[in-house]
Order: sequence, then structure tokens, then C-alpha cells
Amino acid sequence: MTDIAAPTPPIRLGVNVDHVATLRQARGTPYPDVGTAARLAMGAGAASITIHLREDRRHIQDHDVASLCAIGDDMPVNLEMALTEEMLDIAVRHAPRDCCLVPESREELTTEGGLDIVGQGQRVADGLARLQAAGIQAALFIDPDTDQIEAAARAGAHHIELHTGAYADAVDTTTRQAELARIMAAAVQAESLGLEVHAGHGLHVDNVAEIAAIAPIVELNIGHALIARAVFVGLDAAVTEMSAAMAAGRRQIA
Ligand SMILES: CC(=O)[C@@H](O)[C@H](O)COP(=O)(O)O
Ligand SMILES: NCC(=O)COP(=O)(O)O
Repeated sequence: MTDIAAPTPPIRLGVNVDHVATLRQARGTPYPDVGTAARLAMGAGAASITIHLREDRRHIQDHDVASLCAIGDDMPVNLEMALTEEMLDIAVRHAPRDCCLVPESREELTTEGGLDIVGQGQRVADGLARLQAAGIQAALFIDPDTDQIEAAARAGAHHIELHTGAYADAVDTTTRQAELARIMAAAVQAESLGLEVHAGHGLHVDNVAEIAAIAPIVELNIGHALIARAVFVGLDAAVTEMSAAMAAGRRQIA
């Protein structure tokens, strides 16, 4: 009998529109409208929209969460947020399809690392349970680290998102390859524990293919570089370009 390998699952693009809101908040204008950006991204082939409601409200605002979540099934929202009572209340009230718990520090320019699950397993499990009771697919944003992945599975996450920032920031080939190997090993481990595997942070058209070529990873969330590219070519073209770069990576394993 010949073995027939399972087909590689397709990979989805989630577009993070935080930095559409950054531009709006810079002047306190009503434009550019986050909902319009989300609709354009979905129309160009995005599978979902990611928004990060930061505690300091530097970009996405509460009304963005409310209006995007109110659209319903045509607008699958992935809400990123800190594990606090305030944020859990907001998530439960608006019930996005997905909610990803992330670490947050007010001083940081962007998310610097993954959430520590090992050090606060019960607190994380309680947060995930509260989200899941509201019908939300609850996830954890974590570093590609063996112990964190085991702890994420124990805590009951629906899926994990692997932080690709160290890979994206690597300045030499040795470091980049080492980070890529960590992400690959983490993805395989997470899949073997029954977790759906997503990844993201710092990805752009020139570094995304290697990540998209990791078979267990089924979704990438990409924002900053994609929105920056949209300034020059338009959001529709930026989403199309990113999807093409991801598909090129995926073909390496098809
Ligand atoms: C938590 C996470 O994945 C980050 O990529 C985050 O969404 C980026 O936050 P900023 O958009 O504020 O840089
Ligand atoms: N979770 C990662 C994300 O949503 C987008 O990160 P970035 O592309 O803005 O760095």
C-alpha cells in the first residue's frame, strides 16, 4: 500500500488595520476610516481583520471594536488585547470571532515578546475560559518556545499565534535561520498538541514566504508593513501582493 501524504492546508491572511487608526489618531480626524479599510482588505482577499485595542488607546478605539464586531459574519474580527478585566469585559460585550491575549507594556513601540503562560497558567486559563464561554475562539500570542507551547495547550487555547518578531528583526543570516528553525519546531510541536497555529509580527513581502512555507501554520496576521505599502500602491494592491508572496512560500511545500 502506498502512503498518500495529507495535502498541505491553505494559508490565510489576516490584515491588521491598527495603523490606519494610527493615522486617524495623529490628527483626531474621522478619517481614514478603519471600517472602510477593513472592508477593502476583505474585498481584496483577506480572511479576517485584526485589531489590537491597547490599554493606552494609541490607535484602535473602543468604537472601532464595536462597529467592526457589529458587522457580523462578513467581517471576522480577531481582537488582540491584554489579559485584564477591562479588556475581557469589552471582548465579551462585542464578541469578536477570535480574541488573542497578548502581553502589553505602555512604554513599548510595539509588542516586544509573547505572553508568559508558564508563569501565570491559571490566570490565563481563567481568561480563556471566560472568552470561550462567550463563544469566542480564544488564542494566545506566544514566543516559539517549547515550555510556552505546552503551557498554552494546558491552558486550553483554541489556537496560538507565534511571535515572528525575532525572525523579522534578525540582522544576519545565522540569527535569521536560527529564529526560523525555532518557529518551525514550535509550529510542529503546537500542531502535535492539537493547537491550530497562526503566526505574525514584523512580516513583510520580502520575509513572509519562509514563514508561509511552514506547513502547520495556517494563518498569518500582518499589519504595519502592509499598511505602509498601501500608502504607495493602495490597500487592495498591498493585500494582493502579500497574498501572492504567501502563496509563493506555500508552493514550496505543496
Ligand atoms: C500583539 C501583536 O501581535 C502585535 O503584532 C500587535 O498587533 C502590534 O501592535 P501594534 O499594532 O500596536 O504595533
Ligand atoms: N499579530 C501580529 C499582527 O497583528 C500584525 O503585526 P505587524 O505586522 O503590525 O507587526
